[in-house]
Amino acid sequence: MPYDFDLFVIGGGSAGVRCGRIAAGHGARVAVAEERFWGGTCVNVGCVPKKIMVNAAEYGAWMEDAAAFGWPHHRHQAHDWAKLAAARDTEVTRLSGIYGKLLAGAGVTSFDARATFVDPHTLDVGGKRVTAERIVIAVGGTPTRLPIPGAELGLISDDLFTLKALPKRAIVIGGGYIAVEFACILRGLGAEVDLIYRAPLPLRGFDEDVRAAAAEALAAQGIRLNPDVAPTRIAKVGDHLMVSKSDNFMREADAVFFCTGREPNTAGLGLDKAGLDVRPGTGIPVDDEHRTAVPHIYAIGDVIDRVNLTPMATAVGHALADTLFGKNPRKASYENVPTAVFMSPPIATVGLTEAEAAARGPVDIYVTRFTPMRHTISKREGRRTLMKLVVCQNTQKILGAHMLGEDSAEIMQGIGIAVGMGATKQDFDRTIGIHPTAAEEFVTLRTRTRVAGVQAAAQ
Ligand SMILES: Cc1cc2nc3c(=O)[nH]c(=O)nc-3n(C[C@H](O)[C@H](O)[C@H](O)COP(=O)(O)OP(=O)(O)OC[C@H]3O[C@@H](n4cnc5c(N)ncnc54)[C@H](O)[C@@H]3O)c2cc1C
Ligand SMILES: NC(=O)c1ccc[n+]([C@@H]2O[C@H](COP(=O)([O-])OP(=O)(O)OC[C@H]3O[C@@H](n4cnc5c(N)ncnc54)[C@H](O)[C@@H]3O)[C@@H](O)[C@H]2O)c1
Repeated sequence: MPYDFDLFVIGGGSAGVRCGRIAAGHGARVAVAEERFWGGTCVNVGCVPKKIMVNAAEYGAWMEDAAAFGWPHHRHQAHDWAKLAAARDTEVTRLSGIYGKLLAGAGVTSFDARATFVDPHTLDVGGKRVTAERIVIAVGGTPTRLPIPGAELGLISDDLFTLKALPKRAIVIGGGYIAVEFACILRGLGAEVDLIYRAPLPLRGFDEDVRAAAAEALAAQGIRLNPDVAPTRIAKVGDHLMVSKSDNFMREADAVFFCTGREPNTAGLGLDKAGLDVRPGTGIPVDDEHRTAVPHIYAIGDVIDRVNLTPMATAVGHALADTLFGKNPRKASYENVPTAVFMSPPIATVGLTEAEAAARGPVDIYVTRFTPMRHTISKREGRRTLMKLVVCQNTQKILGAHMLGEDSAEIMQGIGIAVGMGATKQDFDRTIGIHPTAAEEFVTLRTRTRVAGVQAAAQ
C-alpha cells in the first residue's frame, strides 16, 4: 500500500526538525507536525531564552566589578525587565522562524497541528488522516509540578518567559539544572531567592566537589539555600505565597517555581493504537537504534528520557535520518557527552565523576581551586574557580573533567574533544598553556591531590 509519506516526524523541536530535514535531504518524502512552536523547547522555552536571561543577570555584577577596574559605577537604577523581555522575545521569534524555513527549504511538508496515532501507520494530524511508512516520535517533554496541595499556585519553567515583571521574592523548588540556573537568573536580576531542595547539596549526579563548590557559589551571591527540605504545601496568604513542610519550615514569596523535573509528552498521543505499551510519565523504551517495540516506529530526544540535551537530540535525529535514508548507518554516542549548567559561575563537565570512576577502579584525582585574575581585582565573593581531572591510574586516560568557573562551558567543549579521543594525562601535560587564562590550569595540574577507587580494584 503506498503511504502519503516515507517518514512522518511528530514534533518540531531539536530532534524532530533535524531528523526531518536531513531525511528530506536524502530524498525521502517527509512531513513534520508541530502543535505549539517550531524549534521546540530549546528555542522557545529552554536553552535560548534561558541563556539570554543568564547573560542579562551576569551584567549586573559585571557593572559592579568594573568599578574596581576604574570604571564609574553606573548601577543606579533597577534592571528593566520589559526591555530584556522584548529583546529576548524578538530573538526567539527570529530563531523559531528559521526552524520553520529550514524545513520548507529542505522540501519537508509542515503541519502546524497536533498529531496522534490512529493505527501503527496512520496519524490524525489536526483532523486530517495521514499515513507514513515510518514514524519518528520526537514530542519532547513537559515540566512537572510536585503533587502537593496548592501546587497550582506555583509556576513552571515555561512561565519565566512570560512573566511581566521580576518577582521581588522568589522560591525555586528543585536542585537540578533548571533550578540552579533559574535561581541565579532571578537573583542576578535583583530578586530575593530561596532555593529549596531535598538533598544535602544541589545538582545530584554531578561530581561531589563540583556540587559543594556550586552550593558555595550560590550562597555567596545571596541565594538562601534550604537543603534537605521536601515541601508539602503551597498556600496563598494575602497577596503572597507560602511554601511549607510538615515541621515549622516556612518561606514566603511572590512567585514559586517548580523546577522539579520534566516528563515525556506521551499523554494522549494514542501510543496504544500504535501498538506501544508505555507507562504514563516515563520515556518511550527504544533499542540502540532508537526503534520502539513496533519496528517502523522510532523515538528520539527528550521523549526517551535518556540524555535530555539539545545537541544530543539533534545528533540522534541526524544519525537516524542518515541510517534510514542516507545509506550511512551510524549511531550518535551517549558516552562522554559534555554538558554545562549555566549558573553563575557556570559548571561544565565531561565524562565520569570521581565516584563513578572510583567504582570501576583506581583513579588519580587532580583538583585545583583559585581566584580568577578578574576577581583578584574585583574582590567579588564566591567566584573561586574549581577544576578537576579524574584520571585512570592504569592507563592514565582522562576519564572525567569538571569545572566550575567563568567560561567553563566554552573551555569544556575543547576538553570534550580530547576526552572523547582518549587523551591521557601526559597528553594534557605536554600541551602548552595559553597564558594568562584559567583554561591553562587544565594542562598544568602537576600534583596529584589524592587517589580514589583503590577499594574497587581490591574487590
Ligand atoms: C528551561 C530549560 C533550559 C534548557 N537549557 C538547555 C541548555 O542550556 N542546553 C541544552 O543542551 N539543553 C537544554 N535544555 C534541554 C533541551 O531544551 C531539550 O533537551 C531539547 O529541547 C529536546 O529536544 P526534543 O526535540 O526532544 O524536544 P522538544 O524541543 O521539546 O520538541 C518537541 C516538540 O514536539 C511538539 N509536540 C509534542 N507533542 C506533539 C504532538 N502530538 N503533535 C505535534 N507536535 C507535538 C512540542 O510542541 C515540541 O515543540 C533546557 C530545557 C529547559 C526546559
Ligand atoms: N544547561 C543545560 O544543558 C540544561 C538546562 C536546563 C535543563 N536541561 C535538561 O533538562 C532536564 C530537566 O531539567 P530539570 O532541572 O527539570 O530536571 P533535573 O532532573 O535536572 O532536576 C530535577 C530536580 O527536581 C528534584 N525533584 C524531583 N522530584 C522531586 C520531589 N518529589 N521532591 C523534591 N524534589 C524533587 C530533583 O531532586 C532535582 O533536583 C535536565 O536534566 C537536563 O537534561 C539542561
